[in-house]
Amino acid sequence: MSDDAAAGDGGEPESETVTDEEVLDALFATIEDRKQRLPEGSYTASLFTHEKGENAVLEKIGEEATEAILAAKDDDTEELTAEAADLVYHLLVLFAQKDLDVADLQAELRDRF
Ligand SMILES: N=c1c2ncn([C@@H]3O[C@H](COP(=O)(O)OP(=O)(O)OP(=O)(O)O)[C@@H](O)[C@H]3O)c2ncn1[C@@H]1O[C@H](COP(=O)(O)O)[C@@H](O)[C@H]1O
Repeated sequence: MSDDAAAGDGGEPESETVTDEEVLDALFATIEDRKQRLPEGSYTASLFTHEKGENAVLEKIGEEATEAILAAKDDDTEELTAEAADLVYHLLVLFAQKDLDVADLQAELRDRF
């Protein structure tokens, strides 16, 4: 978590108070904050302003998915977990770009139960 996020100055939750159960919502709130404020030095903000447009995040999703597959093939569970986290983060940035919400994903998954 960056200093910006840890300071909680953009209205997003503070990292030390976020539980495992809350982390997806907290991460998405941080992504929405970066989308609105576009703070300098924010990687997330750079994805919203990238010269490649939405291709920047789409390319990252492809890369992270490939890296997760390669980690799985190597039976490297630590690397697989890290790459899966990168993938989920970039998917949530894409959701924010498309004006979707993490609640849309949760509802879709719940409907399949
Ligand atoms: N969860 C993430 C997260 N996961 C991955 N990444 C970034 O995604 C990029 C992944 O790129 P790669 O794996 O290809 O690694 P790399 O070597 O940096 O590659 P390049 O970016 O140079 O292509 C890295 O720059 C990571 O820092 C993330 N960046 C931010 N977050 C969350 O977003 C919050 C806000 O971050 P900022 O927007 O930077 O303030 C953070 O506090 C985190 O909670």
